[in-house]
Amino acid sequence: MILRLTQQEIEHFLANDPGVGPSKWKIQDGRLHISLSFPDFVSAFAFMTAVAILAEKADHHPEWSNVYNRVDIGLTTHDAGGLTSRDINLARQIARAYARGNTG
Ligand SMILES: C[C@H](O)[C@H](O)[C@H]1CNC2=NC(N)=NC(=O)C2=N1
Repeated sequence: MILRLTQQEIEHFLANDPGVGPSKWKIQDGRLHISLSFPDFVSAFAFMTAVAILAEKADHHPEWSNVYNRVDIGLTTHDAGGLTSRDINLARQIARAYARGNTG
């Protein structure tokens, strides 16, 4: 059983993480949350496809939604009932996938 992060660990992540492109992670409804914008639907969906592959490899899956060029992502660990290092690891992988999509 994976342990939940402490409040201090969550605050440390929020204060130090560079975020995803111009967007920052926030806490919303107990989840790590971020809203991302893309030039169009195709690039938003390409990003989601890349993240889906990473999430499946990590066996850790986002709660997310897409409307045209926007992707909203919530991260939490269902098995732990809160935030864990798995969420932080996936948040960092999401930032790298976003950077790859935007730099070629
Ligand atoms: C059996 C499987 O390993 C678990 O159900 C995984 C799948 N993906 C998951 N994703 C998330 N976000 N939280 C989990 O606790 C979780 N558990």
